Amino acid sequence: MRIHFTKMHGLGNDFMVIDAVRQDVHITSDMVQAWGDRHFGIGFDQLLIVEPPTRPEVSFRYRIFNADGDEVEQCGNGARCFAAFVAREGLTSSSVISVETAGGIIELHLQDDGMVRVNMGVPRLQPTDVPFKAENFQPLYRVTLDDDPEHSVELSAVSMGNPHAVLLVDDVDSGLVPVLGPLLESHEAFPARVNVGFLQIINRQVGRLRVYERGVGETLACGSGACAAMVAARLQNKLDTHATLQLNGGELTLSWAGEGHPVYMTGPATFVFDGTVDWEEGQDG
Ligand SMILES: N[C@H](CCC[C@H](N)C(=O)O)C(=O)O
Repeated sequence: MRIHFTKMHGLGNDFMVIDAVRQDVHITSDMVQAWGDRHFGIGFDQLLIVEPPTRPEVSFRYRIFNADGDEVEQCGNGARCFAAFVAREGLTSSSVISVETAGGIIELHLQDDGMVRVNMGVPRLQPTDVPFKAENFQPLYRVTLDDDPEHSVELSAVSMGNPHAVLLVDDVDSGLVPVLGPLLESHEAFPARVNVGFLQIINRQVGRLRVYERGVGETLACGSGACAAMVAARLQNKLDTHATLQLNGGELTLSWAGEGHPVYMTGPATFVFDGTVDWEEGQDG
């Protein structure tokens, strides 16, 4: 089977995008892991599959697979690339696109300046919705590491459809990310594992963010992570309603009017190349 794909990225968070509207593609975890390998495959953080809608109120369904092969609920940078992809491919003629993901329905707006503005939906803060093991919602939780009460961190737990832990830190380049990222990503307090964001507040309109992603490791940018960080910072009154988050791959602009309101994220989507890949049924990685 020869499959056509497009390589894209959102601020360096990179994707293999497959049109499963006009191609008959059935993705398996083995395919994702084989193609995601940066030496023996194509290489990506996530694989995005564009499918016909399963509900009348949306134009498409879009599925997201982490490089480790697991299907996940949401991908903000990927959503912007999805929108640019379906527009370039002529799969839509509208500049406003509603799409269904496993984490809920989001709405994308292709702007005249080439940026994509995404309504990422209303963040979910109840621990059971993240999911996170806590009795009830708090803006900040204390989580013990290595079962050592002396070794703990404070974090916020936010779902953007996918789970996020957000830590406010004094310096994102202080070496915490490679140490705490893996520890928290698979911490037993997060039954579905978790994306771990490290946010340094520069001022009330600017933050620096690094994200150690569930199933991938640290990426150059994370859109849903930026939304979760915005929510966590606003819950602690550290950022204003509109803010810019600086990630290693570039900047995203975020807006959140508070609980019960959606988070809006605006940023770029970049095409890199088009390609084809062959896969035989029964082939392993
Ligand atoms: N890079 C994506 C996040 C992917 C989330 C995935 N790592 C998960 O397990 O939820 C973004 O821009 O939102």
